[in-house]
Amino acid sequence: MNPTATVPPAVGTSLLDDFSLEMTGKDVPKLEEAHAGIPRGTRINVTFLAGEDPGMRFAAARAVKRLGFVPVPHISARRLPSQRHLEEFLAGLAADGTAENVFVVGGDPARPEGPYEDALAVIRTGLLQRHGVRHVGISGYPEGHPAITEHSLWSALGDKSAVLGAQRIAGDVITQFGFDADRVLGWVEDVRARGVGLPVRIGVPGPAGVRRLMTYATRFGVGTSASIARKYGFSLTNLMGTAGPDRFLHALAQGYDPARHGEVKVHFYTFGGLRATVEWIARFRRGDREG
Ligand SMILES: NC(=O)C1=CN([C@@H]2O[C@H](COP(=O)(O)OP(=O)(O)OC[C@H]3O[C@@H](n4cnc5c(N)ncnc54)[C@H](O)[C@@H]3O)[C@@H](O)[C@H]2O)C=CC1
Ligand SMILES: Nc1nc(=O)c2c([nH]1)NC[C@@H]1CN(c3ccc(C(=O)N[C@@H](CCC(=O)O)C(=O)O)cc3)CN21
Repeated sequence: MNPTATVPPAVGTSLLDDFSLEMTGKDVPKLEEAHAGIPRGTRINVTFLAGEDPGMRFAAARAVKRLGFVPVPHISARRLPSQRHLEEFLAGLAADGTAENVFVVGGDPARPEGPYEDALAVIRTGLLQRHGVRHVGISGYPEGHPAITEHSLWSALGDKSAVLGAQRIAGDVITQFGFDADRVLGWVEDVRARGVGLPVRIGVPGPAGVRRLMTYATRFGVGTSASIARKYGFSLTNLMGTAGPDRFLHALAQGYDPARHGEVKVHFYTFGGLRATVEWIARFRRGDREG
């Protein structure tokens, strides 16, 4: 064996164990195709996209559960027209046995469609526990957010973490996808410095076409400078290519120090490519083991 640093550190053991996935309500047939390749008990988030109705979200969460995984349905505070909608959504999940884990996010609308201004307002209602929620995911933004100040992001994170703690609800932080592993690790250190000890799931895109990655990055205000893109493994001039998070995850593994960063895992945004993501993860882990 060559003991030099040219061999990337194995990501296999800690970082990729217990990875989580994200799908939409429309992805149920894809999950059915891909399920054999996903470890049982994997947490699978069901995104709250505009234009999907509660029925689709319930069905997706049920499918996740039926196939042996842990459904994590999303609740978008600003997209809730009323308290009744929130109650009915939670009651529907509870009736299906899929309410135990949820992810609560503010949501993209510039103005709330109903009574909930942000994720904290939903958490504060107390309705989550009343419907059997025991674990709440909240969002994190290692690269900031185009419409929310750093100050608001940090105080929201601190408040949500404190209120969940007071409610004795477990939680984790799932980050917006990004392309800059060093920036992500620096941000996780800041999270710890601010006294937030929740496990952090680092959001990464599954393998996808460069054009699609760029489109989503632009839409969600994620930075893609040429140098970061190159480090990640895609060229902004080759929009026809495909890029996976190989280099990103190796860089993350290289910089990850449990003593400084606490509990860190990986969350894959599959963007319509559930099966490609699952196959990519299996290949990547095999490659890692075989070194
Ligand atoms: N990370 C993800 O996977 C997803 C993120 N989002 C994003 O979530 C953002 C905020 O959600 P959280 O991080 O849970 O923050 P949050 O709900 O904890 O709110 C933090 C602060 O930002 C403000 N805020 C929330 N949504 C906003 C918006 N759309 N525009 C302007 N200000 C807003 C709130 O009033 C509050 O002061 C949304 O704007 C959206 O971009 C939406 C869906 C998925
Ligand atoms: N600010 C913000 N808002 C979001 O809505 C959001 C984020 N950030 N970060 C990433 C997650 C994941 N998101 C998505 C968005 C699209 C698909 C998706 O599967 N899109 C389909 C097309 C869907 C359609 O037909 O409209 C695709 O095949 O790409 C999945 C996850 C949205 N999410």
